[in-house]
Order: sequence, then structure tokens, then C-alpha cells
Amino acid sequence: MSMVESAESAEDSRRSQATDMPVQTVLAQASQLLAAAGIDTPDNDARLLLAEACQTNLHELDKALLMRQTLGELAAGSMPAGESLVETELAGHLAAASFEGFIERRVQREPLQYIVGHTPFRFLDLAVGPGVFIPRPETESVVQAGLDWLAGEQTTRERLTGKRHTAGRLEEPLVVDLCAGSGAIGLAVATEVSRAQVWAVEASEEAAVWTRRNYERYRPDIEAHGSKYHLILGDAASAATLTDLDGQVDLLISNPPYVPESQVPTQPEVAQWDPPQALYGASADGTALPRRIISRAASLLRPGGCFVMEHDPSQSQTLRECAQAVGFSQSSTGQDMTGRDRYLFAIR
Ligand SMILES: C[S@@+](CC[C@H](N)C(=O)[O-])C[C@H]1O[C@@H](n2cnc3c(N)ncnc32)[C@H](O)[C@@H]1O
Repeated sequence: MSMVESAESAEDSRRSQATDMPVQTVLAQASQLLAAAGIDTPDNDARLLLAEACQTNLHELDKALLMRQTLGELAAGSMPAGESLVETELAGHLAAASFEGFIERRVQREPLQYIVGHTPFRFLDLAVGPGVFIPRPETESVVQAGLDWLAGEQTTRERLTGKRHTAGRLEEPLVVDLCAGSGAIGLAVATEVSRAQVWAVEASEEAAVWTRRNYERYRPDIEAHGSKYHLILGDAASAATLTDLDGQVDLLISNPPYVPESQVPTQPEVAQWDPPQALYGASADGTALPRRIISRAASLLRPGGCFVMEHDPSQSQTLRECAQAVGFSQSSTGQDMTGRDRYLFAIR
């Protein structure tokens, strides 16, 4: 037997052993490795990665723990007819190999979402990977603030006219997402609002690969809502981008890069894996790019249109003042779920 063959068969026999191990033991071993790598949530990460490796969900994983199943049994259970011993062995072997690879990557502090290749955002499950910013839960509330405003406007117009959505263009609200990344904001709007006309702008071609992939996945949903989604590759803050929409946009939502350059993140998942062009706001206090986005928003929005932009908790007052200076009639700050100042809300 050659050295390569003997190394392969050693690996095979280790995976066969893992196949016969109780799920609880497999999880405990992985969790120990993740904790030693400095991960704050080792148990949670091990569970999510194991569920993904077995192509199942956390509910089935909990059931397997309760029933004291082996890794092979859990993995075979997710196959259409995982009954026979051979199938159990094969499914367990494949799952053990995937899980081992996932844990090795996570020990290198690669974000969990890149490893599994997707992440939830509102009602969406978005594809993500190296090159694109992973959507964060705080942005879900930023989108909600914009959608609440839109629903309120539509209801007010209905009350005034006595007809459902007869409010001129609000029947087909024109919505812009500046700095689109994976497409999280614009795709959420296009799949949650009927007949929305969404324009999204992204500067990075590498990120836009993911925006397009997510758009293709949700295209049927978008069409079912009678909505439209368009992606433009360019500088979101430039007056040359979306010029034709100047003065017409109803709602503009943005999550631009805003991390202060004076506060470089230390967490490896962010510092080593998030694309730098998605993070930094181009000045020590991180407001240089957000200020340019505010100016562009002032030109794009129609009078009475709404602007919602995520920011760092340290930037609320500066950005409210900037909005007032470029002609917004009202501006306020919204908080995230932890009560920290998180977004600018302004009316043109
Ligand atoms: C913080 S990420 C937000 C992505 C997405 N909107 C989300 O909430 O998950 C910022 C995005 O803006 C893009 N970006 C940076 N500068 C830009 C610019 N001048 N014009 C357009 N996009 C830009 C980055 O490539 C990145 O995808």
C-alpha cells in the first residue's frame, strides 16, 4: 500500500468511527475545538454546522440528541430513504467529511455564514460567501422603519382618496437601495411590497456576483408581487448614478460602509473576512461616505420622500445635522434592538 493510500484509509477509518459516534459526542468534540479557537458561541456554531453537514435542521438535530442517535443515523434520516445499514454508513461518512471541513474552516475564524453559504435576512435566505458583506440583524430593523413609513403613507392616501392605493406613484412605489451588497435591503422590499420598483446600486463587482445570484433566486417571488428589481454597478454617491430618478424616489434605504477608520475591528471574522470596502466610512469618524450618501439621497428623493440610513451609534448627531444642512425637512434617529442609536430617519 502506498503512503497516500494508507493516509486515505486512515482518514476513511476515522470517518467510519465518527459515523458510529453518538451525535452528542461529535458535538462535544467539535465544540471543544471551537472554544479553543476563541469562538464565543462554540456550542451554537457546532450545532448549526452539524445540521448543515447532515443536510438537516436544528429541530431534527435536537430529536437525534434526545433519541441518542449516531451521526450516521442523523445523516441518513435526512435522506429520502435512509433505511439500510449501507445508506446509514454512506450518509454518515459524507456528513463526517463535510463536518470535519466545516470545523477546520471555523477554527480559522471564517464566518459561519460563509461556511454554510447562506444567511437569513427578514423573510429571505441569502447566498453569501467571500467578497460580499454578511447582512446583519440590525439592518432588518432599518428596513422595517422604511416599510412602516411606506405603509403609513399608502394608508393615509387611501383614507384621503377613499380608494385602495390610488395615490399616483405610491401604487408602484419607487424605492432605492444604495450600497446593495448581497441585495438584502432591496430584495426584502421587492418581495414584501406589492408592485415596488426597486433600484439597487453596488460598487464592487465581486459583491454584485452575489446580488445577482440572490436576485435570480428570488425573481419568481418578486414577479409574483408585481415588483421589479434592477441592479446598477457604480458609485452610489455619485450624481451620475441613477440621474434619471432625481426628484422622484419615494423611499431610499441604505446601509453604507460607516465603520470609523479610527476603530478598526479586532474580531477576526470581521477584520480578516469582511470585504474592507464594505466596512470603512472613508474618514476617522466614518462619516465621509455616509455624508455623500445623504447628499445623493437629498437629490434622488421627491419632496416628502423618506430616507433611512444605518450608521454607527457614535454618528447620530453628526448625520442628523448633515441631513438638515442638505435640505431634509425632518430628521431623527432610530434605535436598534439593543437600544443603541442605529439609523438616520429623514423626510425630504
Ligand atoms: C455595509 S455593506 C452593506 C451591504 C447590504 N446593503 C447589507 O445591508 O447587507 C456596504 C456595501 O456598499 C458597497 N460600497 C462601498 N462603497 C460604495 C459606493 N461608493 N457605491 C456603491 N456601493 C459601495 C460595498 O461593496 C458593500 O457591498
